[in-house]
Amino acid sequence: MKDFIIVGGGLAGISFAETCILNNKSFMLISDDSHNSSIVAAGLYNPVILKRFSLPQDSKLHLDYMKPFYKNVEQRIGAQVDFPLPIYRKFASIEEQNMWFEAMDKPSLEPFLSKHIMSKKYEYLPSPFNFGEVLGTGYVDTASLLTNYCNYLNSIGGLMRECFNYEELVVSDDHVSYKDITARHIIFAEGFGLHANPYFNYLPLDGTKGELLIIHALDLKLDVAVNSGVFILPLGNDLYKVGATYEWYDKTATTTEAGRQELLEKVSELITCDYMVVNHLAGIRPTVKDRKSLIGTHHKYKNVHLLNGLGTRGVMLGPYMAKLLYESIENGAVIPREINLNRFKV
Ligand SMILES: Cc1cc2nc3c(=O)[nH]c(=O)nc-3n(C[C@H](O)[C@H](O)[C@H](O)COP(=O)(O)OP(=O)(O)OC[C@H]3O[C@@H](n4cnc5c(N)ncnc54)[C@H](O)[C@@H]3O)c2cc1C
Repeated sequence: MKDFIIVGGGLAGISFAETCILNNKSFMLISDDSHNSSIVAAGLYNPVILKRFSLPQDSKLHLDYMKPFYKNVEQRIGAQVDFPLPIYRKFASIEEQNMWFEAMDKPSLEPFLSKHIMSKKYEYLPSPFNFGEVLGTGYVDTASLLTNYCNYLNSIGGLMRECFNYEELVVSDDHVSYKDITARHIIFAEGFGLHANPYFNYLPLDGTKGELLIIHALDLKLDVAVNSGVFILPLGNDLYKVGATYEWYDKTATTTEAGRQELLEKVSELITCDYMVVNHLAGIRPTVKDRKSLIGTHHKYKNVHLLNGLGTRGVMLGPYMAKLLYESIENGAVIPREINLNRFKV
């Protein structure tokens, strides 16, 4: 008998798999390619919400836990996935510069906002009011992470590539079974795919579609990520990710002309050199209306659990939410109410 079956191989599912490995627990991860939010993601991690100059609850905790977590993963899969990189906020006005200094006076934000206004000049990204640098930021190359991690799981016999058929799950008092696998517990981590899950589809996972572009801009020569309504993230070889859109009504993961146009307009406001679009991607972020994660145990079945609702911040939240869920299952630790799925009525 295994300790866990994990359904879903995005950031949530592999965070739980890694948590199992760190705790010497056995598991089988089952995933298909029906949802791709983690692969599409820009992978940026930034403790500060720049739009509001605020710090989401426990942001520092999530960041502090995330860094060694991905370091461990890198050693396991033999590839770098965490790329520390400054994020520069482009100031639109003197007022915004002043807001930066006001935000810096908040003790929680102070460690993350540079005290110095960055006056570095980028020829093709003009910024007359200069930049503010966020500290402790970077990006995780999520596509490389997922590919390499799944290859690793394959090599240890921990991965099944298939669409999980909920009708074949049998839940008993002290174990669950699926086809020829039995396990003490099952963790569902299907991202927006949750809607097909009969155990948890009553939960209000709205989903927010996002699109982004990959552009080639030979002359831009940007060595930091820049945030200015949209972000522009250097990937190397003069390639940049630009994004992202937020769309609340369309729940398809396909790219749209409207999304492309919105991004092109924003890029053209930001950079002045020539560029070429080389790719256009879309996915659905698993967001909840109250912007909190959704983790915990089924109200009726004590061995059926959920790890979802990572929203717009899966890179930072995945590892810590996996740890909280694991500790609740194995050690009876209490999951805080604001992220516990039991805050929603069945
Ligand atoms: C355009 C865009 C940009 C983003 N940028 C960032 C960013 O910069 N930083 C950041 O932190 N986050 C970002 N995000 C958000 C991030 O992608 C999500 O928070 C995160 O990927 C969610 O991970 P997940 O594992 O819950 O879901 P998913 O990545 O969707 O993974 C779910 C997995 O479960 C599988 N699955 C579902 N149903 C089944 C089934 N029945 N059987 C088998 N397998 C199943 C799916 O195929 C998939 O592999 C972005 C998202 C988008 C769309």
